[in-house]
Amino acid sequence: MLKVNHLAKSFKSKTVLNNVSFEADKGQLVHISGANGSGKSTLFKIIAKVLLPDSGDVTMLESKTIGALIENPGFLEFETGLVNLRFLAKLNHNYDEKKVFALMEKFSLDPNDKQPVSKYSVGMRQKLGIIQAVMEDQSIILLDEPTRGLDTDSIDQFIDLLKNLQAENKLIIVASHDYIEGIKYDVLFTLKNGLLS
Ligand SMILES: Nc1ncnc2c1ncn2[C@@H]1O[C@H](COP(=O)(O)OP(=O)(O)OP(=O)(O)O)[C@@H](O)[C@H]1O
Repeated sequence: MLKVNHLAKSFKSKTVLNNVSFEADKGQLVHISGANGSGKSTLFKIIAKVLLPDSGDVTMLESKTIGALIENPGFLEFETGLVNLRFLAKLNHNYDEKKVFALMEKFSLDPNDKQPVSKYSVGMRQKLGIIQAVMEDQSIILLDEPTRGLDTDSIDQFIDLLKNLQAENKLIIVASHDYIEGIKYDVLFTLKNGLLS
């Protein structure tokens, strides 16, 4: 479903990805571990097509859509969480209010909360970021450090969400520098010195 072929990327003289290749299929939960600065976000940006590689390419089955949480997601700061999610999904004409309400409630975010996102805590923003990555029924989901800022209850909800997504045959790729207790991955990769092994 997803094929990453010999990706290389440098910023000025700094080589971040050297020759990265892997394949992953629907229904798989994949983990990419790597130290800070090892290139996890860079790899995700190239897969999500917001950054071009210097060489190599990414191929995926046609009709597959990508949802992604990469670094700190940007939101409309003076709008509420619900307005932000509605805005993002409406860009693709893919807004499902019932689904968005259910996801917000799953993560203990009140869809009727009137406070703007600028007042959100780090964890609340992170939860909104996770929701936007999955709310449009995307078939490939990239989650960069998804549990950053989440409390233990929210981590449990996140693990439960991963199980549901896997049951729906999504391909989920999680990148994190540490091991997240309770997640059962199908495939484990490590990104180091520009190489994935
Ligand atoms: N746009 C850019 N311009 C210059 N250097 C960049 C750029 N984006 C990333 N880098 C550099 O590339 C390297 C890899 O960064 P990246 O964010 O991909 O790592 P990461 O594994 O996601 O790190 P972290 O775990 O800290 O989020 C870092 O040294 C970073 O400074």
